[in-house]
Amino acid sequence: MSAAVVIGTSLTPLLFFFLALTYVVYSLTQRWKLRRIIQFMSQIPGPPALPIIGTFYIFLDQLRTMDVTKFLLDVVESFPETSRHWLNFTPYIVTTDREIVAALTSSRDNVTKAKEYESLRLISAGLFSSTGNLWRKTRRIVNPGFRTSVLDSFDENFSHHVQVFLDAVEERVKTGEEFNVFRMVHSFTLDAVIDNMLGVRLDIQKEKTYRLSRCVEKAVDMFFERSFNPLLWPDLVYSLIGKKKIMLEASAEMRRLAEEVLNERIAHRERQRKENPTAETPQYFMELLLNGIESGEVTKQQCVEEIIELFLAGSLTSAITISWMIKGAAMYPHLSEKVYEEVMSVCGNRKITYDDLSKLTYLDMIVKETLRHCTLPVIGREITSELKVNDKMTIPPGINVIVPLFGLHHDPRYWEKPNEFYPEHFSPENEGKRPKGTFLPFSSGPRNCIGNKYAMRAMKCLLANVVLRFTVSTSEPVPKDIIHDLQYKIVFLICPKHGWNVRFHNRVHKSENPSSELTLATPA
Ligand code: HEM
Repeated sequence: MSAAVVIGTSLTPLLFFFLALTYVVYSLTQRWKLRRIIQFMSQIPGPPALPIIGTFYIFLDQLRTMDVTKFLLDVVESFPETSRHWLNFTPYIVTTDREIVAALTSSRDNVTKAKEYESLRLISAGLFSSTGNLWRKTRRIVNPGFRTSVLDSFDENFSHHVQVFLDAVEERVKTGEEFNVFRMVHSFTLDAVIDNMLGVRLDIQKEKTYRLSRCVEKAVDMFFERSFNPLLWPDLVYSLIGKKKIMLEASAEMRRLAEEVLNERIAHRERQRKENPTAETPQYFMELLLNGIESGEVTKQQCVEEIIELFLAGSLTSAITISWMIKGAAMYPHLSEKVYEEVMSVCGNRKITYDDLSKLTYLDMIVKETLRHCTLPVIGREITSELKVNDKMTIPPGINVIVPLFGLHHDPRYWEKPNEFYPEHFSPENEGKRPKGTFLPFSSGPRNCIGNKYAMRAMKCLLANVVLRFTVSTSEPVPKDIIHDLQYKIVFLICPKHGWNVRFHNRVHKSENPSSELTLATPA
């Protein structure tokens, strides 16, 4: 036996002993530092925690197979209302307790997102993932851009982009093929959000290459894959397996476009000032950010981050919800007929107006029931200052609180038919009976979705127009139980793994034909 082997063999136990000792010392120090948290966590039920992987071994099978469906079902069916978890020495509470959720979402002090959001910063560091004073300042600056008066000024833009969408569907009717409608819908929501919020009409729907849509989806898909898999959290691992490079490539495309749009808007503002120095600046998203740049409150770099985040948060979410609804129209034709009847009774043979949208109450029920199912799976906050829930519970700083919206939205205590598509959940009578805080598709409180009203308008506007012009069918089987019979993935919201395959047909109208221009217009 060589000397090196002898030394190596005798060193191995020594090395092992040294590593074990280091872990014991580290572990004791952490336990001492976290003693208050450990004491608090010990009062909450949860699986036993092992060294290093903590309680995450219960998810290992789902992580290995990336079985999102099973993960979501576990949250709904196997967890108690509030459970505690550890990943090494990072503490988590997973809860759908309405009192905790209300205290958390309404807290003005606890606005820091949970650690899982950190990897989003590889793509962009805007409003969605930012925290502290930067978040407060940006939210204050852009808030006026989401007021009703500003949203009212988007009608002409919506009219244009809805019409382009309807024309594209018409093309598909001619071919008679069944196809995944998502890319077309996503290009619509991208076009609309870029035009309305950034003031640039790109008309990417007409390009048919769907490049931007693919980049946005890829980046967000990878962010969620990483968030749900702690094995991918260490930066070194993420780089070594090549995923970081792919994610950065996807975000580079968005960054390039964001910079182009920003420079174009700055130049446009300068030109306008020369031509008409007294003209008032409109209060939409981009203009508010440009004001921020001029006053020194926002840097150009920050502005780019906000634009990228708008591509992500402002387009994918609505696109996924609309795609679900179009697929729903195919799976439940009797429901889409009710929407059609309603739109006809409110608008008849004329263009749909903003005023009309608020009268489409059955469509509103359909949109909400869709949002109940295809929700953002979880929201999470890191507790940074004590959170008083009630006289018995105060959550200490340092804990990550995760709220599985999917669990809340499928809790049989609040939903008569939790696993079915049942718009009656949102009838005025049922809405009145349900306790507050059980339906949070846009979250709630100071960090709620800033684009919620915009999203509702965009989604209803497109849906009402589609239902008036077309009927939809699918060759895929209709699931009886939505959460057990479908395979899911997560791309911001919960999506079916195999997309939204549908076939469009021109609608045969029962009475008069609506005009071919059934898009949004300002009331006369
Ligand atoms: C169906 C459509 C949408 C859904 C379901 C949705 C859902 C949500 C949810 C649940 C949050 C809170 C996330 C959290 O706390 O972690 C959020 C935040 C946000 N959403 Fe939306 N969203 C939608 C559409 C939009 C649109 C159209 C825009 C922009 C035009 C937008 C922009 C944002 C932004 C910027 C935030 C971060 C707000 C902040 O932290 O201050 N969203 N969204």
